[in-house]
Amino acid sequence: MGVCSSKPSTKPTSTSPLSDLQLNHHKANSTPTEANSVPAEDVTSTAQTAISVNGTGNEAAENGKKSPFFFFQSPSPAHYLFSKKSPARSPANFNSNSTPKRFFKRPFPPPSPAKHIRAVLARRHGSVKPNEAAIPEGSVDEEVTGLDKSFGFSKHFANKYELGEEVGRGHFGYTCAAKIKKGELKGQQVAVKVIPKAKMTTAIAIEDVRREVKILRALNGHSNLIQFYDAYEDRENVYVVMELCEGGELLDRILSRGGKYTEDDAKAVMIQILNVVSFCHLQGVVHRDLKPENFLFTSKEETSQLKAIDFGLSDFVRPDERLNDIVGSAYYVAPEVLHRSYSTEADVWSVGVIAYILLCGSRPFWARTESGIFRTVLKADPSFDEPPWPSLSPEAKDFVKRLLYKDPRKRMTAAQALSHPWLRDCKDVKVPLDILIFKLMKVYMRSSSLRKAALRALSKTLTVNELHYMKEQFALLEPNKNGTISIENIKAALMRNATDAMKESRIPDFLASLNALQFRRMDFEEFCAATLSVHQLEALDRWEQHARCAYELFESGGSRPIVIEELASELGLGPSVPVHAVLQDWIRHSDGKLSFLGFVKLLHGISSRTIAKAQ
Ligand SMILES: Nc1ncnc2c1ncn2[C@@H]1O[C@H](COP(=O)(O)OP(=O)(O)OP(=O)(O)O)[C@@H](O)[C@H]1O
Ligand SMILES: [Ca+2]
Ligand SMILES: [Ca+2]
Repeated sequence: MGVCSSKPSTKPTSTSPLSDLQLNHHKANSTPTEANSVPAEDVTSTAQTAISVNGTGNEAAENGKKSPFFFFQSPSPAHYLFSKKSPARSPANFNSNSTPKRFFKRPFPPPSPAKHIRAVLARRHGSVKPNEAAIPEGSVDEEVTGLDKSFGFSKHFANKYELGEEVGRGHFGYTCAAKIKKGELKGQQVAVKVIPKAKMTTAIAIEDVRREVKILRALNGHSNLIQFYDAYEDRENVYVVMELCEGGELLDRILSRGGKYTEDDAKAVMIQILNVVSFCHLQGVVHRDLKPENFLFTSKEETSQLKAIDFGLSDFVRPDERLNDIVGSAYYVAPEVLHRSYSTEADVWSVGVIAYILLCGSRPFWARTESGIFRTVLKADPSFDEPPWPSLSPEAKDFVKRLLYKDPRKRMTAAQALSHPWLRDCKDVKVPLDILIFKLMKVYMRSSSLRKAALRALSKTLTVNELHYMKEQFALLEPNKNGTISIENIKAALMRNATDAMKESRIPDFLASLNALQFRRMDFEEFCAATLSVHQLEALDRWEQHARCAYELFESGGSRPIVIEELASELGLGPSVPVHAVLQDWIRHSDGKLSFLGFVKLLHGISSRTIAKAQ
């Protein structure tokens, strides 16, 4: 293993243990004296989870859904709350099929609908309990002072649509089927998410709805993203009209399969998820609530297309920006979100959690309480030792591991995931442009010539797999006949993929930071040096080999003695930096040339952390 590799450990972990989930599943029958009974707080939360997967065994049978392992099938996590047919499950009305204090051998613990992190709810509703990371702006008091709940949407919803039956429900709204009343499309079915204004009790909650509609409107047109038609409002509600998906949630399909997907079936799902996630990221939109409940199938067919929904927690993010509000659903939340400094990589983590569940049927990070889940997300490595992992392909494991690296800089991007050996040869894969390329290029353009030389040496050690991704990205920029690209190629490629969202996320401003490329072109060799991610390579087992080999190439390419002051000025260190303390290890004392350590540090570039460490 390389010096800096972050290979996940193989110790048993917090993967949802079967017994825990069985307890979870049967807790309504369990007594507090059971060996693994849970604390009061947890009983509430797990009970909610159990009742959320609504209905009784009989209902599932009535619905004609076959499930060998579960008697719950839910079109909507909280449907039970409102459905007249399905009373909430409680000890009193809990299905009598279940056997108290007995564990069934089930291959798959239900992932169950994920609840939002409590801080999200606090943020929306302004109810802040101690130790919840809520954002206090927009308190309930504002209701008294009067919140502006007008959105500027059309007021004629009732003229155009006839609401039908409810098809799903979430925390913030309910979704109904509806029919277009008149015009060319008369009779066409649509879905309408109804968001009651009464639930918008804070300025943030209102802003979230505004942004949800804005993002849906801006991103419209991707084949794996729910098609948005229009938004309306009246005194009571906001109505978001969109295409109707009749195939149910991905969560329901996972449950009805009893957990595991074959690798091929999982690939088909992952490709569609990654398509839409990479598209959002290129547009500068981070979804922040990716989970199987938020992907719907358009029809009941096995091969039906998958659509991302629910942009209620989504936001625009500039390429250089870090977000800091804790939002999402606990099982799917990335460690850096909990550390309050994140960007689009956080979505990729959630996709990794979904991939893990699809392939093995268990949640990678599981505990009975929210804080317990957070702890495992931050500290534990998911297990790849238990069945079925040993029988899955090494590519599948590597794929999931690389989506679940705790360090977001080491994690694959969604576009890279589509170029991963596990997926790249599938017939429907079309790798999209990766915004990471431009972020890395920007840093490269601002680097010293010494660092550029080091990166060039490292790029010569790239393997076929890594080069595959770079070749695809380079080709997407449409190099000229000489095999070079210019800033114009980059602009044109981005424009080809642009939606209105790019304006909000300031992608055009970001392009200006690449203006050093204005008067020259870049060939593939330099492109590799410019766009390789040192952090990602560092995560590989063979990193040390890469680095050693690159160092040799660097030395043989004419490394020369260098004095500390010169190095400091190359790195752009200001006079306030104690350069001798910071850089002394970077230079080999025998001949004054860059040491291996210095070389590796140079690859990373100088950061305030490097300086702080040396002081
Ligand atoms: N276009 C659609 N077609 C069919 N069903 C839909 C559609 N949009 C939403 N639903 C159903 O309604 C449910 C709730 O929708 P959505 O997730 O957008 O609401 P929410 O209130 O934001 O939920 P959450 O509590 O997850 O934040 C979905 O899980 C799904 O079952
Ligand atoms: Ca949802
Ligand atoms: Ca939502």
